[in-house]
Formats: sequence, C-alpha cells, structure tokens
Amino acid sequence: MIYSDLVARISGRDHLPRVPPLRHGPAQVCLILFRCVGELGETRSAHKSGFQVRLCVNVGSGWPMVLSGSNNRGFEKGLSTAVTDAEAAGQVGDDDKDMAHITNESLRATIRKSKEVLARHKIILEQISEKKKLISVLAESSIHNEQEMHSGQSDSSLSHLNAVSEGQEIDSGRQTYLATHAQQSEFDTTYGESIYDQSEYYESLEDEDTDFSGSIGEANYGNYYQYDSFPRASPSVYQQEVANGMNQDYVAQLHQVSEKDHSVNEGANDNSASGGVDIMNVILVAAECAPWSKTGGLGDVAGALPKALARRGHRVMVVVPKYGDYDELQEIGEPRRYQVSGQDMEVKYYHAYIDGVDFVFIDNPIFHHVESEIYGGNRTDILKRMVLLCKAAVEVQWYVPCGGFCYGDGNLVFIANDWHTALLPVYLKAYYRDNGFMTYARSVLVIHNIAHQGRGPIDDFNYLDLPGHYMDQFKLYDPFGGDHLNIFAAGIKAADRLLTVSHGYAWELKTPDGGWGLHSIISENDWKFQGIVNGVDTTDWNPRHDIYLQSDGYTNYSLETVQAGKAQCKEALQKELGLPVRGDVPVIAFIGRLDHQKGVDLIAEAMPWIAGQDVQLIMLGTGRQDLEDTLRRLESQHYDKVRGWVGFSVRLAHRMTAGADVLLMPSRFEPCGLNQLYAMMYGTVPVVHAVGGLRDTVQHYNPYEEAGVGWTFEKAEANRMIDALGHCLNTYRNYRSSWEGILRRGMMQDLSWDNAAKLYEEVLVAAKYQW
Ligand SMILES: Nc1ncnc2c1ncn2[C@@H]1O[C@H](COP(=O)(O)OP(=O)(O)O[C@H]2O[C@H](CO)[C@@H](O)[C@H](O)[C@H]2O)[C@@H](O)[C@H]1O
Repeated sequence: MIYSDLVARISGRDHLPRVPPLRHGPAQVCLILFRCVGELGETRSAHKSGFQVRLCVNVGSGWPMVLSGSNNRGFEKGLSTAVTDAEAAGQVGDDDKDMAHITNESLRATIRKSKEVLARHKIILEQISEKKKLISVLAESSIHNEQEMHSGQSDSSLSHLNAVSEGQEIDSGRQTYLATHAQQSEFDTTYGESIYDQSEYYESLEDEDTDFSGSIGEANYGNYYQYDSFPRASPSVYQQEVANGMNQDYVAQLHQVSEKDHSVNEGANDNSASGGVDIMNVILVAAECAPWSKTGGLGDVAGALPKALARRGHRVMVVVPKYGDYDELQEIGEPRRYQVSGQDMEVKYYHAYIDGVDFVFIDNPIFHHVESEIYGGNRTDILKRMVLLCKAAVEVQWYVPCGGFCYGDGNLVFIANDWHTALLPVYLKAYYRDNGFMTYARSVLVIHNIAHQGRGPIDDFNYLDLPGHYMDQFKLYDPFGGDHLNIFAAGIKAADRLLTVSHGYAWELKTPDGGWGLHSIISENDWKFQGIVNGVDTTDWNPRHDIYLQSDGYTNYSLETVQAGKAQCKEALQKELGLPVRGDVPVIAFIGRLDHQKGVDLIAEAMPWIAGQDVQLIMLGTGRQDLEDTLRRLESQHYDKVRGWVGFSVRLAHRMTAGADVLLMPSRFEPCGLNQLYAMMYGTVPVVHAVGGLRDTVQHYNPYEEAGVGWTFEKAEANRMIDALGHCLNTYRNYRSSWEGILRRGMMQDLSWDNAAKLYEEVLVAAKYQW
C-alpha cells in the first residue's frame, strides 16, 4: 500500500495532496495527529489556503517524526524527507501491505472518526445548497409578484435584460455604456496623473468533539435580519457621532441596543467556523457595473465576478450607483438619510435579482445624469458621490431586504474596487470595527488601476466625515506634489485583504515604476496582497452565442466552425466599415480607452510602417482629445486601409473582436487587460506589450514547439511593436497551419470567471478567519 492511498483512506477522500508513492510500503505507520485545514475542514487558522496536515509517522523503532505543512508542498516535502530518511535507515519494510496490516487501534479509530465527520460535512453542505435554492426561488417569485402588482406585466427582470440582449441597440438606446474616461477627473489631473506624467514613474477537524448538529445552514441564513431589525440609531447620526469624536456613552448605548444582534452574529460565526462551511455573504461595491454602467474593464468585472461567486454558492450582492432609469429595477426597502460634508442626503434603494445575484442600486440626485462622466468633472463633486456610495454601501446589509431578508453582518465580506470605493474599508473600520460593531465583517480591496488614486489637497479630508486621527491614513508625501490626501492609500491600509487583477501587476505595483507613489505602502502590506487574473463573462463574450454577431451578415461560430465563421465576420466587418472586402488581407484591431496607458500613440508612430503593409487597421476608442484627433487623422490619411472610430460602442467592440485577425495591445502598463482575453476566445491573435496581465495571459508563440497563443514585445516602443507585428503577419501569410494552431490554442483555453472566482473565494475565506 502506498502512502497516498493510506492518507486518502484516512480521510475518505481521493484528492488529497499528491503524496509521493513509496516504493516500499511502510511497515508501521502510526498516525498520532491528523489535522486538516481548508478543504477537509477548517479552523480559524490564518493560513492563506490549502492544507495544514500533521502526520506523525513512526518509522521503525525510532521516535515518531512529525510532518507538517501549511500547504501541499510543505506536507509533501516533509513526508518524502521522512520516507527517504527512513529508507536510508533501513526502517521501512519491503511489503506493500493492506490496511488490515496496520494494527494500531488508535489509527483505526481516527479513520472512523474522520469518515463520520466528513459524512456529516456532506450532509450539511447539501442542506445549505437546498436553503440557497429556496431563497433564490423566494427572491425570484417576490420580484415576479411585485412586478405583476406594480406594472401588470409578467416579464421578469431577467427577461428584460434578455430583450436587450436580443438586439436592442444598447449603445445609443440606453446610453449607459459611455465613454467616460474621455472626461479627465480633476482628481487625477491635478494631483495624480499629471504629477506622474511629468515624472519617470511611467517608464477541521480541529476538535473531534465539535458539535456539528447545529445547522450550518442556519448559521449562514439564520443571521439575516428581518428588514430593519438592527435597532441602532440612524446611520447618519451614528456616522456623524464617530466623525465628531465618539462620545463613549453613546457607544455604550449602541452596544446595548445591538447586543442581541451581535450574539446572533457571534453564534453564526462560531458555527460556520467550526462547521467547515465557507458559504459567505459577499457585497461587491463599485462605481460602475455592466450592463447598466460601464466605462471600461471595472464595469465588466463588477457585472461578471459576482455571478461566478454566486455559482459557487455564496449569497452575493452588487452595490452600485443608479445613474439612469433602468427599467428592470424595483424599489426596495425604506429610504435612508446620510450626511455628506454637512449635507443631508436621502438614499433610495433599487433592486434586481439576476443570475443569482442581488444588484442593488443607490439612488440620489447626485448620481443622476453623470453617467457620461462617472469619474469626470469637478473634483469635490466626484468625491461627494464616492463618499455617499461608500457610506450607504457599508450599511446596505442591514437595510436592503433582498428576497425578503437582509444579509446581516455576521458572515459578511465586502469587495471594494479601486479608489472610488476605497473609503469603504476605512468606514467599516472607523465607524464600526473600532467601536466594536461588525466584528465579523471583512473588507477586500481590489486594485484595477493604480494610476487613479483619488488624490486631492489635504483639506479634502473634511469631506470624508472621519475622526481626526484618521488623517494620517490618508496623508501622503510625494516628491512632486508634496503632502496630499490619497484615498487609495488609506483603503489599502484599512482593507483586510488586498488584491489586484494579475500576478504580473501585483509584482509591478511594488516597484517605484509600477506603484505610482504607492509602492511602499503596497510593499508594507504585502502579507495581505496577491494577484488574481480576471476572467471572461462567457455569456456576454462568447462567439457561439454573441448577440452582436446575429445580424448584419455576422455569424456565431465555435472552435469547430471558426474558419468559416471568422471569415464571414471579417467580411461583414469590412462591409460595415466600408473597407475593401478581402479575405486575404490581415485585419488588425485596437480597442480601448485613448490615454497614455493604452499606447495608442505607438500605433500612430508605427503608422508609416503599417501603411506600407498589405493590412487593414481598425481602431475603436474614446478618451483624450489629442488621441481622438489622431484616430481621425490616421483614418483620413489612409482611408483605403485604416478606420478610426471615435466613440464607445459595445456592439462594434464585439464585432471587431470576431472579425479581426489580430488584436494589438501596446499598453504601457496593463493591470490585467480584458480585450486580449476576449480576442483569444474569438480566435483573434493578440500582439501585446509583455507587461502586467498581458504578460501573464499571452504566451509568446514558439515556432519550434508550436506552442503559444500570440506575440509579445518587451518594451513599449514602436519599433519593438513593429518587430512583433512583423513576425505575426509573416506567420499569418506564410505559415497557415501554424496560424491555425495559435488561433485554436487561444480558443481552447478556459478563460471563464469560474477559475478566478475560486481563487477569490480563497481570499474571502482567508479574510474571514483573519483577526
Ligand atoms: N471605445 C470602446 N467601445 C466599446 N468598448 C470599449 C471601448 N473602450 C474600451 N471598451 C471595453 O472596455 C473594457 C476595457 O477593459 P480593459 O480591461 O481592457 O481596460 P480598463 O483599462 O478599462 O480596465 C482596468 O480594469 C480592468 C479590470 O480589472 C483591467 O483588466 C485593466 O487592465 C485595467 O486597466 C473592455 O470590455 C473593452 O471592450
């Protein structure tokens, strides 16, 4: 018998860490302590992930050897060392015996106990799954009923979205997909980008007696308060009290009134912790969310990641401002009032339940009519919007009864995104956790783009309504701008966990060039920091059923039909844009915000070379005025082969991704990049600057081994880009079978959010058990 079989039998599972097989079976194995963390059970261990396994192996007559590891590798290493030592000492027998040969009674008892506990785990998980389904059904039927009552219509919120997806022109119709990066935020112009533009910054089984009979399902669902059952003072009063220097009597009073709630929460947490079930309440907060509002990749992530987390069994809410009138929403809960820099603001909540996710919209006039400039306009106006969003979002779990039940704070984790919601971890701490509330709530902050940090003059602190001693968290000295207020900096420090959207960018953020002045703070917080590569929403971005490929001569296609499908889409694209319809000419696409980051100026610099090639170039983007002018100029100068579409068109972005042969991404920095992922899904070959997430996701083509999915170049320089593009075009023209291989390998990857969601879950769980 080999060790891996033995351990698998002990646990009753067959996917334990890959334990190296022994050539000789152990004569005696005495399992003194067997303790698993993570998949097998859980404790409140702060270990990031994976297993913590302790085996005490009695090899021969010597003292037992304790093997332990907080992850697979540690365990494997320890075990193989022990085995090697034992073999070397001649203490391991030759016989490959069966379990029956293991005589140690305590080992058998442990095996039995472990099996029992795992069986109970299984039952508990099934119960949770059932309850989750029930809640989903209740929520859906409540929305359905409400719709029928209020509007007399019977179509669900989902069906409305489907109606949109069945061909309504989102671009012009709802005008919610907007080109807002066109309007530079005064924040970053004054205190952020301009500074860095001038600088060089660019270039459980823990306890066998644990009682599992308390339903873990209840632990997770029983702690949802009925609407508004949290008997606390009005949030604005409370938050204001904290900001003005907390009155201790007031704190005591609040503790008293919320005692009941906290006992519920504590119980819930205890149960879920010991029960080994990490189903959580997750609230993702963002300034934009597709399909309602989108200026770039953040909108895509906010629209897709929550659905993937919900598919993993978590109860998930997205909180986002309500910029426009979205038909599919229903008002929910009672309006509440919040103070933003001395002004009393009423917040209403709107709700839609779609694909297992509660989308909650924060409504106040300050959000209205800014969909075209979410991050644009006056600096203090943007700041007030973000303050209101974060103040309301940090309490949404008590006041918005999604599906009839509020989320509660007993098993809760917030996911904040970029500087816009970086105040949320700070508010969570300053208003609540510092004062003994929301003990079990956690916050994770995701960095999508460090170039925008929410910088402003120190005096802006007055807008934040925080106790004076919090000022230090925000204050940052910068060699170019001097002392300033930096919202991202404070959020990074306050969050329980810090994430970014690729491994490459996680590394870059800790360097002076990549951290944009925040590298030291990020490095200091490295212990809680990691990168997770974004995924693709495969319902929206999928050539098999992309709704934008169902008209105007385009067609859906798959790996099996890619040759004919792409050829048809290419023809339709050339027709739509008035380019010569030629199947043999390589079509190169660029899609993105027009700013320094995306390197569109490098394409302009390479234009003389590109113009000399038999190619077609299509660029879609919006942003900086001078770069928009560049697009227009290139089109007019090379009308026979270049199109520069200035604007924000989701439909055209999809069609270009399907119809082009090559996607060019010369980004100077790219935290993750979604377009190259979309391109590969559609059999379009990426040519990218090897930076951040582009380096992580595009494997350079190796003609000797016929491996790789695209071309990369090492420096964001026009001549480097030309080199890479030249190799790419050469392969396109002269090595067709290699080209097909590259394209197919790209399409065959699993780029869905499901992988990333699993990794997010590990981070959420790590945050939950972090004290
Ligand atoms: N003119 C236009 N018309 C239509 N659609 C357009 C468009 N311009 C851009 N888009 C769309 O907006 C999205 C852009 O996403 P990216 O990830 O490439 O960049 P962005 O820099 O906004 O996001 C930041 O956040 C994301 C998410 O984490 C990171 O991947 C990225 O590296 C980081 O810079 C894509 O869906 C793209 O198709």
